[in-house]
Amino acid sequence: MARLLIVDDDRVFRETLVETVESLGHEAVQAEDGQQALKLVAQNRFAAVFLDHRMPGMDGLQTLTALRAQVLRLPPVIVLTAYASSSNTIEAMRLGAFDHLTKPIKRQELAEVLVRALRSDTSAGTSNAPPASATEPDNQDELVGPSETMREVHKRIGMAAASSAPALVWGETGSGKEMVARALHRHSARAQGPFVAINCAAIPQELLESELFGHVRGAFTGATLDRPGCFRAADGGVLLLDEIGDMGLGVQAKILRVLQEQEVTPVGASRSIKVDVRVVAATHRDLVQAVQEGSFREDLLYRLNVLTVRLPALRERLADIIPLAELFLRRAAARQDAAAPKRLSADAAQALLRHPWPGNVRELRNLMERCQVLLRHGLIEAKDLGLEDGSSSAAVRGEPALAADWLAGTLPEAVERLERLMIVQALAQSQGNRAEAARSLGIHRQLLYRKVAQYGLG
Ligand SMILES: Nc1ncnc2c1ncn2[C@@H]1O[C@H](COP(=O)(O)OP(=O)(O)OP(=O)(O)O)[C@@H](O)[C@H]1O
Repeated sequence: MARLLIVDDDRVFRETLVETVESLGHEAVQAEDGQQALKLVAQNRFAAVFLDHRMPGMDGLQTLTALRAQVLRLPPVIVLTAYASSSNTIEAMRLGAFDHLTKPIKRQELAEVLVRALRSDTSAGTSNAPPASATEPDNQDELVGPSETMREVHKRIGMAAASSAPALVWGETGSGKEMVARALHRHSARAQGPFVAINCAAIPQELLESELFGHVRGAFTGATLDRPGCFRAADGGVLLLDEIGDMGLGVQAKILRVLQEQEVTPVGASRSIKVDVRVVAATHRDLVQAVQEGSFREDLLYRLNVLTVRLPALRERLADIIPLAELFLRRAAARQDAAAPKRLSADAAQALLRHPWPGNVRELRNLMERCQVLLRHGLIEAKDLGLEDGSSSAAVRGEPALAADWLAGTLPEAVERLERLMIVQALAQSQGNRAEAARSLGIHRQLLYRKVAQYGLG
């Protein structure tokens, strides 16, 4: 039998929880607010604490911070909330919560978390509370996703945010890796420092080194000025090395050195410069396989693999699809100045749930934006999406309806229309794989990246 503390301002919920805990053979002590919890924890030893997130006065996270400051060996704290968001989950985990659960809590769920908490030897870490993060994220940055898998991602971000070790975010194209890296930055002690992102696949390898480490004037033809490079631009903050799996072996060796020594040598310089950067690497490639194939350094993988966040593909988190679709419709409507967001009919929602989303959240965002802007009616039907047979309506594909529309305007405008359409189709055929799309279009991948950005398809 273990002695547990239950902190919640809602008497009915508290007493129900006490009953369940007692029926599982444990003893429960109650507190109705954070202050009372602090007193009880100072005077008693508890095996675990259940802490409500939303309470008047000191809320759950403030209570958790105060508990950590007050108690040297804090028992596992399980934060409970009726309103889970990515930011409150990440914050709770960052502050050292053992777990973060959503109300109502089933008996089975409670029994499981208790077994894990009582078995854990963490005593919730040390008395050194990590510094509070600078700001609450604004809505644009909110990692939306009520699915259980996404909630696990929020928890991992929270745990990884408390450290300064390199982190590796793995997920398919468009699944939200950059958003995760931004969340790691925003919720960390480096939130006040810069966040710099570089896409290693979009830059020719011969230029990548100077982009990353900078160069001195005269280092090579065209280097007319000193350039600091991304590592120095990210000093005191976070550097996202996106698509690190596409980085050449030569640059990989140099990245490894920076991670080991925390210093960079600009191209053409004789001396190195100290930097304080947390590196977050992201990739859609299987780096273990890349190591086996000899295209990725094993020692770099070990170095980056300290904290890994695996971001599941959108088709693996069905519960996120409709909330994300509605979010993107609302955002697109807000950009249209007060236009009402379009609504999804039941069959459109079904079609969204059935689609495999090879381009993940980005593909969903693009489709919803096009629906919001291009459809003339307020209710989106499945046929407007054209996901089942790949034949979305011309309006949603962004194609002019009539030949006259294709030929309208100047020659450069008409060429742009055609170029955009060919890129959209190549990306759809390659299921979002840009290297393959570039090949089928007969252009360099870097040019495709530029065009994708130019036409807002990224
Ligand atoms: N959970 C989420 N909540 C809200 N928006 C999201 C979420 N995940 C992704 N997005 C949106 O989807 C788009 C793609 O996300 P992001 O750029 O982070 O993906 P990525 O995995 O880094 O892509 P790439 O593989 O091309 O580098 C962005 O517009 C981002 O705002």
